[in-house]
Amino acid sequence: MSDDADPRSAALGTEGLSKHFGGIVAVDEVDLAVESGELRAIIGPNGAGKTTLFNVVTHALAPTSGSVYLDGEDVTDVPQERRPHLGLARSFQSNELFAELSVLENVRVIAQTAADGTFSFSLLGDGRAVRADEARDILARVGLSEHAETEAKNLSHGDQRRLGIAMAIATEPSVLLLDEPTSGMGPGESRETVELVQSLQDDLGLTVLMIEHDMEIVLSVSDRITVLNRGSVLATGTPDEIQGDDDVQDAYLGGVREEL
Ligand SMILES: Nc1ncnc2c1ncn2[C@@H]1O[C@H](COP(=O)(O)OP(=O)(O)OP(=O)(O)O)[C@@H](O)[C@H]1O
Repeated sequence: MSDDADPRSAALGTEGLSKHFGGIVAVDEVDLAVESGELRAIIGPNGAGKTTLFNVVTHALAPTSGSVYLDGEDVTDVPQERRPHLGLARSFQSNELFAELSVLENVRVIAQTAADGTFSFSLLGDGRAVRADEARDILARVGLSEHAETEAKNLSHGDQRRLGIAMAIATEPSVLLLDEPTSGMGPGESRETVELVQSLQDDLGLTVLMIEHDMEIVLSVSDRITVLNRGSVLATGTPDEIQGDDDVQDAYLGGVREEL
């Protein structure tokens, strides 16, 4: 089982994408073809290369070899800071939030920075009205309106994750990368976050690539799932296909069941 589509014409494609750390092959010749509007989960055991794959797709790390395509354009060598202008965004991590700024300001600053291409301190102080309505709309979409004036550092863990997604949305992406969006959340908060991701996919037509460990979530929300093992793609398919795949059962799902 593999991607049928051509990476070069997919919403997000990779071809022969590899990342080596000295002798460690963290990502090994990965081909992906994520179609427009698809929600694709990336799963695999610890150390399978999921985070490194994200890092080379966003160019947080330069790949050792291979190519990355966005809507048919080869963006392999486009630096990370230019990726938002191509329509690729990754949710901001808690340590990337402006801790002392309000939730609204965090989103507003990113929206304006994405529109202008550069960050300016004039956005604070007198520039506060700039893009405030847009930021409020985004906060309503992610369910953070009531915390608009709260400093980011005072948000709960789950709300900080939500703010990280809101900031990614503020760059108006067509492809959104989410790295374990429900990690550290209880069942109720996880469910809300999954519903948020689905609504972003449906309402904004986003293509979503999501690393997620919770198999119940993965099987219920994904259009397709790619299983990584030791840096390589073991299988790609629908949730039903992946559950029925013997290689996946042996390498991954079986292991998970034994652990439980
Ligand atoms: N900066 C680095 N330097 C050296 N080795 C690294 C580096 N980053 C990752 N690795 C190695 O690359 C391999 C893949 O790691 P990666 O973190 O991408 O896996 P993962 O699937 O995201 O794991 P997890 O589910 O535990 O987060 C591992 O063997 C890891 O030790």
